[in-house]
Amino acid sequence: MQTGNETNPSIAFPVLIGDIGGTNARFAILVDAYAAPKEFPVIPTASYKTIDEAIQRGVLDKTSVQPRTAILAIAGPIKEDEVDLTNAPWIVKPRQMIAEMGFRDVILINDFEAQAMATTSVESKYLEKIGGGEVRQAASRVVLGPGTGLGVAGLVHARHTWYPVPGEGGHMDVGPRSDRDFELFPHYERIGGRISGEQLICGRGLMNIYRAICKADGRDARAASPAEVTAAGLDGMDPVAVETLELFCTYLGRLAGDLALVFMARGGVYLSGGIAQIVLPVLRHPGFRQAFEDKAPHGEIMRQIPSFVVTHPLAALSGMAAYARTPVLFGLATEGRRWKA
Ligand SMILES: Nc1ncnc2c1ncn2[C@@H]1O[C@H](COP(=O)(O)OP(=O)(O)OP(=O)(O)O)[C@@H](O)[C@H]1O
Repeated sequence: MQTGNETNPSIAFPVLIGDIGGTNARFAILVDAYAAPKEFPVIPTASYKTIDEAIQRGVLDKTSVQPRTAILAIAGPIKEDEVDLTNAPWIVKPRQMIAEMGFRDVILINDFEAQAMATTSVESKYLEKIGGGEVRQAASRVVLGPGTGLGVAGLVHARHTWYPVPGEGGHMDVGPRSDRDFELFPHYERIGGRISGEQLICGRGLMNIYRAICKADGRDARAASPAEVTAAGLDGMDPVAVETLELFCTYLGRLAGDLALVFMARGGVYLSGGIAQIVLPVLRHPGFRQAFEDKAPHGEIMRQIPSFVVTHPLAALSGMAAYARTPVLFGLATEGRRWKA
């Protein structure tokens, strides 16, 4: 049954935790509250027709541990008993998972709630600081992750509890600021007439910026995929790709700064996901942090807010593991998102 008001958040082990992105799914099993997560190879979502098949073949068939609970972080809103993933062809059916896969308890959360929780649990060696500022403990945080889309969440601290605040912040408008922006913005592909964060700051966004520069400057497009743009930009071989990465990081800094203002994120702004790690050398250039701090009249506040790239390869899983081990530390509302046998 789907549970109503959740009063007992305790979670039965073993727990399967899964981060289901638009392109890749990552899984691990927590045998008990103390053991390190047993991780499984990353599964491209295109390689199995259904998520149940991916879990069965990619995880359960490879272990003798039968998880009693599944906690899955998915991209997109969780409204019904069957949840369509926003950027992938899979449909998550918790009732069917309980009936056919042996789970007693299935909890679905938003993938950026998991990323937000992860900022409290990843070891500091997996956080690379960009620029100045110091983390204020027990202050709000923001996480942004360019991937297939642009995920955003806040993490608010109150009453000794961390409250993840998922939302659609990746769809906020991004406006032009520099002279170069004013040349390029007319060439950016729009959505419903708008240039939102997700039009520029994700895999697809890299291509949008790259093509716009080619159009504005009358150049031929040599790179045909986000991976080609980052490769050609990082090795400096293609000047259009080099500028693309600079602009990508500037726009990311601009939006990250706006979100830091919204949440007054004195606990820090955290960049998660694969693309942030790939473009990390460019994030260290001045563009990202300058755009982040360029928020008159609040430049001084912004200079005090630290920003980090989360370099943990499985950060969302770390956040989910922290939740599974100590759910009371997190004010994660499971009403309508938890199904029990
Ligand atoms: N080397 C690369 N450089 C830049 N972008 C890349 C590279 N490889 C893949 N991408 C792009 O990264 C995106 C996938 O990002 P990621 O691996 O973080 O996936 P995801 O977790 O499935 O995404 P999401 O959680 O946003 O749905 C795709 O748009 C893909 O085109």
